[in-house]
Order: sequence, then C-alpha cells, then structure tokens
Amino acid sequence: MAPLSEKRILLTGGGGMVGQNLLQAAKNLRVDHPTSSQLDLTNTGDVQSYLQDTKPDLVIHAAGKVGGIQANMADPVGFLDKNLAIGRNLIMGAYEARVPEFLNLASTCIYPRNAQNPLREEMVLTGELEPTNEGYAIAKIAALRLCEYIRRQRSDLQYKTLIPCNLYGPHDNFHPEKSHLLPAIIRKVHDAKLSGEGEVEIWGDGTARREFMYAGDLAKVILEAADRIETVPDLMNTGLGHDHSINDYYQAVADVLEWDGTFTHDLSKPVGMKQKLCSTERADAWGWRASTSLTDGIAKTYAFFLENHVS
Ligand SMILES: NC(=O)C1=CN([C@@H]2O[C@H](COP(=O)(O)OP(=O)(O)OC[C@H]3O[C@@H](n4cnc5c(N)ncnc54)[C@H](OP(=O)(O)O)[C@@H]3O)[C@@H](O)[C@H]2O)C=CC1
Ligand SMILES: C[C@H]1O[C@H](OP(=O)(O)OP(=O)(O)OC[C@H]2O[C@@H](n3cnc4c(=O)[nH]c(N)nc43)[C@H](O)[C@@H]2O)[C@@H](O)[C@@H](O)C1=O
Repeated sequence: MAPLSEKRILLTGGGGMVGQNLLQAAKNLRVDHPTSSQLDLTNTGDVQSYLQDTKPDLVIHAAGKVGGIQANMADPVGFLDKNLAIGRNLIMGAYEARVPEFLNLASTCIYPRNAQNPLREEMVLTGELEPTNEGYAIAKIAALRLCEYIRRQRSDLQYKTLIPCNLYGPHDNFHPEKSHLLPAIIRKVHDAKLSGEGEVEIWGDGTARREFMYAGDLAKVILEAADRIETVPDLMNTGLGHDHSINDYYQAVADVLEWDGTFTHDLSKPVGMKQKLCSTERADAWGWRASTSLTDGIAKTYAFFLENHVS
C-alpha cells in the first residue's frame, strides 16, 4: 500500500473548522479541497463527474450542514435533507468510481438519547434518538451504514467512519445563536469583558455534560487513520473519554479570558442530551489518544477569535 504522502486525497469541507485544521496538519500532502461553490456536494451528477474524472486514492469527508443545538432545532428539514444528499452522493460516487479508501465523519449525536454512558460503537441504532438533532443524526447514521455495507460487500474497499465527540477550535463558527457551546461561550465572555458587563447567561441549568475535543487533535487522528485505514474499525469513536458540565466550560473560558463576572441561567433554552460521553475503548486498542488540554485549546481558539473576529 502506498504511503499517505504519495496518495491523491480529496478533502470535502476544506473551508470548515475540521477541514481547515486538517489542511494545517497536512501541509506536505497532496490534498484537493474544492469549495462548495466549486463542487456542490448536493448535486449528484457533479459529484459523480468529479470523482470519475479525478479518481482520488482517498476521500476524507468533512463537509456538511453543521450547527449547534438551536440551529439543528430550527431547521431539521435542512439538516436531514442536505446531509443525506451530501453523504449519499459522495459515498456512492466514490464507490462507483472505485475510490479504494474513504474516511467518513459522523458525530456522537448518532447515539440513542437514553443509552448508558460511555457510549460504545455497538450501541448505534439500539434506541430512540435525541429529538433536538434527530434529522442530522439520521443522515449521519445512513452515511455510516452505507460505508459499512460497502466495506462488507467489497472487501477490497476501505470505507471507515470516525465518530468525533463535540469539537471546537480555530475556524469555528462563533455565531451567538447558531454555534456550538464552546465558541458561543468564547463570544459571550469576550463581549462581556469588552463591554464591562458583569453577567453572562448560560442556556439551561448548566448541569448537562459534554465532551469537547480540540479540532487540531481530530486532525491528527484523521491523518493517522488515513495512513493505516485498513486497521481502523468500521466505526471508531474519537473523543477524550472524559467530560465536563456546561457550567464547568463557562468557568474554564472565564478563567482563560481572565473575566471574573458571574453567571445566570436561562431555563427556557434547549438543553438536549443530559450526557454524551463516548467510550475510548476501540481508539485505545487502535493506539490513539487526544493530547490538547482544555485550557490550551481554549487559549488557541481565543487567539484565533481575536485575530479574525475583532476589528
Ligand atoms: N463541529 C463539531 O462539533 C462536530 C463536527 N462533526 C463533523 O465534522 C464535519 C465537519 O464539521 P465542521 O468543520 O465543524 O463544520 P463547518 O460548518 O465548519 O464546515 C462545513 C464544511 O462543509 C462544507 N459544505 C457544506 N455544504 C456543502 C455542499 N453542499 N457542498 C460542498 N461543501 C459543503 C462547507 O463549505 P462552504 O463553507 O464552502 O459552504 C464547509 O467547508 C461534519 O461532518 C460534522 O458533522 C462531528 C462532530 C462534532
Ligand atoms: C456536535 C453536536 O452538537 C449539537 O448538539 P449539542 O451538543 O447539544 O450542541 P451544543 O454545542 O449547541 O450545546 C451543548 C450544550 O450546551 C448548552 N449551552 C449553554 N449555553 C449555550 C450557548 O450559548 N450556546 C449553545 N449552542 N449551547 C449552550 C446547551 O443547552 C446544550 O446543553 C447537535 O445539534 C449536533 O450538531 C451535534 O452533533
């Protein structure tokens, strides 16, 4: 098998948070990363033609309609329809073009809402999904099953799925309403610090728990998985193996940004899963562990925010 440095790689979602962190880590690799205006992945014919014409050795699929709890709740039609179309077009297009290797990204929202934590890969499709992100989760489950079926039906094709926990990092979306938790906290605490505001509002009572991993760590595991894809299980969680409460995350950001105000809670806001901590058993056995501490990750993300979002 050719080394990763000799492979022609197609990266989807190269302009997004995961894609940008991956490109940063993959500087010496041969990576094509068309933007959505160059290649709209919801267009079946365009995706088929692109893959037939370019015939990459490996696809890393990091594109999708992505957003925090409120964005998902506001547009389940879009989250299901767009992600289903993108996943189907790209995976089937790669399959038909005989692309030998495919690394798909799911998300821990695919796990049943009442499953016991830590969430193990074999729990997929064993129970009801979390309603706040059901549309997105259904699209992600369809894509990962398609990869599994292809791998089983054609043993010469390596189509594998990594399941990242919640992510944050440089190139994140810091929109106050639509973003995920970590970038939302950075934006809120930064704004409070700048305006001299003494209070920041937390959605919910802050006792729900989340596992947030630095996107630079995901970039590293994606490249390791791409390098030895035949050793990667069909489904593999990529997380930290520990989580924190929402209140803890607010305090951690306040500490890094050196803001000493207080927090209030808005109980009318959506909370979603009480906990979604993934098992690291398969990743441990495979030989990978994330290395960035929460404090370092927040500091790096805030540095990016300051460089890019503040005039
Ligand atoms: N962020 C997180 O917390 C988590 C993310 N993931 C998964 O990681 C992957 C990447 O997420 P993330 O980087 O955060 O998302 P971003 O929103 O930062 O980036 C999404 C990317 O997808 C591209 N894209 C969207 N629609 C299309 C389209 N129709 N055609 C081509 N490209 C398109 C966007 O391109 P453009 O901007 O040009 O439209 C963008 O580059 C997704 O699969 C997501 O589900 C998994 C777990 C957690
Ligand atoms: C990755 C994953 O991300 C999404 O799921 P989520 O984990 O629920 O998303 P989140 O990051 O937006 O929220 C995490 C928690 O944090 C609380 N919370 C407090 N204060 C704010 C706040 O200000 N903003 C946000 N967004 N959340 C807040 C919020 O109430 C919730 O309890 C999926 O839809 C789907 O996209 C998916 O797969």
